[in-house]
Amino acid sequence: MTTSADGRVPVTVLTGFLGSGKTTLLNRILTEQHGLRIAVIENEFGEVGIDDALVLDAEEEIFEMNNGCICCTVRGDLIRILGALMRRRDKFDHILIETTGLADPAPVAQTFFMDDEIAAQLRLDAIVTLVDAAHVLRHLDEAKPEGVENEAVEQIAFADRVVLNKTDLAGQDTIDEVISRIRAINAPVEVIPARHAEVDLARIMDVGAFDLDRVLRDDPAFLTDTEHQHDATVTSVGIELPGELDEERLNRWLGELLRTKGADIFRSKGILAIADEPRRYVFQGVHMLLDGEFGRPWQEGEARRNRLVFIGRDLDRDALERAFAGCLVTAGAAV
Ligand SMILES: Nc1nc2c(ncn2[C@@H]2O[C@H](COP(=O)(O)OP(=O)(O)OP(=O)(O)O)[C@@H](O)[C@H]2O)c(=O)[nH]1
Repeated sequence: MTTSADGRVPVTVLTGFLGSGKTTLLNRILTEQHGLRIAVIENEFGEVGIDDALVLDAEEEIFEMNNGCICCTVRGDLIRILGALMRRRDKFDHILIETTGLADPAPVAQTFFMDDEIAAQLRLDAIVTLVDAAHVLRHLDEAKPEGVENEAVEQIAFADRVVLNKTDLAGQDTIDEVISRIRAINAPVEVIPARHAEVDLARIMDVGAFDLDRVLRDDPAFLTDTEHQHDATVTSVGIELPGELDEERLNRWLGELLRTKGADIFRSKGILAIADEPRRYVFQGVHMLLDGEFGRPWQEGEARRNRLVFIGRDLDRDALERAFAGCLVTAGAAV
C-alpha cells in the first residue's frame, strides 16, 4: 500500500549496527533524484554529535535527537517530532528515521501502533537494516550479560529488508556465512547485497513491507513489552578540543590505537583541524579499518574545533584524552 492508497505518510526506519553504513545510505537517499520530499529524523549515540556534519547538505529537513537512545530515553522526543511533522504534513512525502547503531528497532516500531494519532497519519513502511558484511559476525556472536539483548540480532530479526553492505570488504565465504546467519534469524527477509549502500531505492522505500501480523506471530508481546535493557558495557568517549593537530602524529596515534584496540573500539569518527590546512579533516573508523579525508573548508568565522568520538567497550577516557591532546601542535592552544 502506498501513501496515495491509504493517505498516510510512509515512514522508513533505517537501522543497523555501529558503522554499518546508515549515514552512507541516508546520503544516497537525500541526493538521488526521486522527486520525494523527505523529512529526516536522526538519532546518534555518542557524547559528541558528529553525524550532523557527515550528512550532506540537502534541502530536506533534518531533526536531530541526541542525548540518548531513540529506543529508550528519547522516545518522547520522537513522538514530539513526529507530532510536529504531522502538523505540516503537506510539506513532505516520506519520513526517514535513522536510529543509533545500538538501538533496538522494536520500540521505535511500536511507536507507530501505540499512539492513535500517529497511527492514523503515519504508516511504518519498512524497517531497513544495514549489515556490515565484514564485521557483523563478531557482533552476532558476542556473549551478553543475562537479560541484555544482542542489538545486532534484534536489528536483523526486525528487518523487513536487509542491505548487506560492505561486500567489497568480505570474501565470498564470509558473505555466504553472513547470509545463512541472517536467514537463521529472519528466514523470509529480502537480502540486498551492496557496496557503499548502493541500492535501488525502489527496493527499500515505499515497499509496504512492515507486517504487524508477522511480527506478532514471532513476538506476541511486541505491542505490550516495552522493557528492554541495553548493554551498559558499551559506552562512548567524546572529545572536544580547540587547537591544531600535527597530521603525522595524529595518523600515527590513530593507526596504532585502532590496530591494538580496534577489537573493542567498535566505532570512531571525528572532524578535526589539521595545522596549516584550510579544509576539515573527517575520519571514520569501524573496528580496525580507518578512513580519513579532507572535507569542506572551515568557514570564515567558524572555530577550528576538533570533535571526535569513540564508541566501544572498556574505553580508557583519560588515556584517549591525553593521547589526543598530545597530537596538538600547541597543546590546547586557543584559536
Ligand atoms: N569499504 C566500504 N566502506 C563503506 C561501505 N559503506 C560505508 N562505508 C564506510 O564505512 C564507514 C561507516 O559508514 P556510515 O555510513 O557512517 O555508518 P553508520 O552506520 O551511519 O555509522 P554510525 O551511525 O556511527 O553507527 C564510513 O567510513 C563509510 O564511508 C562499503 O560498502 N564499503
